[in-house]
Amino acid sequence: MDALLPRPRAELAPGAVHVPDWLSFAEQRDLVAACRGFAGYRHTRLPNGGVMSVKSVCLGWHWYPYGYSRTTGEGTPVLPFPGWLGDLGRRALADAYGEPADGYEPDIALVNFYDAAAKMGLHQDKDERSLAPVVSFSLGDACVFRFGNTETRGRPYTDVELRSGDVFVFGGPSRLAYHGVPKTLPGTADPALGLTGRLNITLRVSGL
Ligand SMILES: O=C(O)CCC(=O)C(=O)O
Ligand SMILES: [Fe+2]
Repeated sequence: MDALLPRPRAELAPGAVHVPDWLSFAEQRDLVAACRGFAGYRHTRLPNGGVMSVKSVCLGWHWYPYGYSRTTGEGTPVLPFPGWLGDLGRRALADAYGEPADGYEPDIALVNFYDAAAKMGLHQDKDERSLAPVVSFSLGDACVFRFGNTETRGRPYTDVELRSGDVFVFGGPSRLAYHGVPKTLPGTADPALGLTGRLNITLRVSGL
């Protein structure tokens, strides 16, 4: 069973680090429960007329294509960014980079829910004014995560499988790399997690 083999930490590009199995199962369960408690998951409408297939909710600042606001699309206040999530982000960043991350103060979380059909096209996370690293947590179904280059949506890119409990950090020279989720792998989540589909949480620093 390859699911039981340890997967090594991998630096895909300078500043882009995959830390497999970083969250304990209990932490994964707690995060899933926290995500269940966030109200307001919506499909985001894009200016080009498209609608994103993921359902998202934001903490701290509301992301809209292409900027951040203090109110949601419905005009209601944005859910607060919880202190414990910042602590988790600092721990994850310190482990990914192997150096203290005490100064890392994320104030945005984007929580994305992927059903079996959802995906995310290649994009840059560039609506933040800060170039501090993005810290990503994956829960539930595994996915193919495509991590590319800072110049184009095309090659070269690397596909990595992100599984429940994995952390992925991109900062430094990789902070503005194109990335996306071509597909999830439905049915791969541990049933004991109680999540059908995939959740991804990205922490960011707004610089706002
Ligand atoms: O779901 C993922 O792993 C990536 C999500 C992402 O790129 C984003 O929310 O900007
Ligand atoms: Fe992104």
